[in-house]
Amino acid sequence: MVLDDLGSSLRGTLNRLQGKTRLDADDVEEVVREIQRSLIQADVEISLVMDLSDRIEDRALNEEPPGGTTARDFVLRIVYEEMVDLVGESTDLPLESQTILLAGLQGSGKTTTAAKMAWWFSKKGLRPAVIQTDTFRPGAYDQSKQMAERAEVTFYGDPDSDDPVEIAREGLEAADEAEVKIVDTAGRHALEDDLIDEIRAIDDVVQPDRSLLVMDAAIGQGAKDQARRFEDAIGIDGVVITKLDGTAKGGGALTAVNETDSSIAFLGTGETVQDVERFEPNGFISRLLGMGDLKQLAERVERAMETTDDEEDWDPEEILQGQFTLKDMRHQMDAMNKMGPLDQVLDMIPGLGGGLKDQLPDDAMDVTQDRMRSFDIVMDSMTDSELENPRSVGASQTRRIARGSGQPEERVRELLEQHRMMERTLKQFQGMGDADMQRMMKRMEQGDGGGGGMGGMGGMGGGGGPFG
Ligand SMILES: Nc1nc2c(ncn2[C@@H]2O[C@H](COP(=O)(O)OP(=O)(O)OP(=O)(O)O)[C@@H](O)[C@H]2O)c(=O)[nH]1
Repeated sequence: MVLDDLGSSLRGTLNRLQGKTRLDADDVEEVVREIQRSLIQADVEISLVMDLSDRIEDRALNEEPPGGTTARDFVLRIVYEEMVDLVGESTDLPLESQTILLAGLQGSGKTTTAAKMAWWFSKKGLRPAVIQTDTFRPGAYDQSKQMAERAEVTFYGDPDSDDPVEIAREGLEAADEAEVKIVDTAGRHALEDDLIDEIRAIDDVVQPDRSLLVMDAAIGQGAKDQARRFEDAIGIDGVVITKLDGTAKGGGALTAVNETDSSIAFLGTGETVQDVERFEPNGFISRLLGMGDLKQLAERVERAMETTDDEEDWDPEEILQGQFTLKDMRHQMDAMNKMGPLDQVLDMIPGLGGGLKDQLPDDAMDVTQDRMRSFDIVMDSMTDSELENPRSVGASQTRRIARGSGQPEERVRELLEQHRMMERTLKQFQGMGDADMQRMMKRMEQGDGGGGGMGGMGGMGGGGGPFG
């Protein structure tokens, strides 16, 4: 994730402030130095870094900390607010009919982004279409068509044409029914005049409501020139940063935002159509600083539940009434899987970002995911009545299930134990009144900026959820 390093290094510095009530100049300098180091490493332009650190320093030394706050919380709050200010608001994209033009260099991720955005708008209840005008790269048409199919959205392209402007014109007509029309364009290896001429001509025909510049997070300082050329040619309203899953950088995109006086619209975090997030400054910076991002997490859970809800045998009502079977547990595991890689999910949980997760060995997440997979295999060898009533599984059934699934008996016992722990955790939730629940959510939201946030997770993680 972008600037990943900042979260952990800053947490180390901040933790040294624990117990202090006032900041001195040395403390502030140390924090500011840490921020500068991380941002420069992440390719953020020096002038932006300097402006930011001046502001943090000035506020930390001159503002009066509100009564009762610790030095650590005070400086964290300032860093948070200034970083949110640095990344800016997200690009305004109302949920209504509109035409969006995507621009960027070859390989930046435009085609993938077009399908991802179409998928995202479709989940918001709008009818999107992808119009593919890339006649430059062989294979762009097929790739785009396949991805649009995966996103289940309308697609228009013409593999036999070599006139992108004409394709755009025809595509807009053909996709007349669609509410959000996303026009993908060709890239080039580098900034070339013919690329700029082509995008200008397409822009003239498409007359987009919004033009987004798609950039690879690893772009670095080259971002500035690129952003300027596209801005001068068609005017850029927002930036999409792609491949954030593969780099700890991403600062170049901030330079582009600054250069085009625009904002960040979406983040790309993987190769499938679902690996997209609407940029949301508060959540993004909270996550960066290890405060977690509850909103993203909630959205992922909601999405995962959507795809799980319509399956048979799954009755959340029954679970709330106290019947939690292995079938329910399997559904929960499926839902977890659909939320994405566990380490990404864990990043969004307040406190876990910097606390527990950093202490886990690198392969801990894989082990957990492997365990979930082996549980799935074990459950395939259980009868319906055993799945409905796991407490009935005794020693002889355990032997049979182990043999049938090719898993050690130990794994069967682990599964049963995991089920018992989850059942116990659910019972705690059932005993919770609304007020308790709200109190717990509040504690999770506050997240305590790092280590202390785990307290709020006690009810969920402590009971032994599928995190293992
Ligand atoms: N890991 C990762 N890969 C991505 C992401 N977005 C795009 N990619 C990959 O990056 C490569 C290039 O993406 P494309 O969408 O084809 O790029 P493009 O800008 O359309 O390229 P041209 O059509 O040639 O201009 C593909 O292999 C994508 O799968 C992302 O967010 N994460």
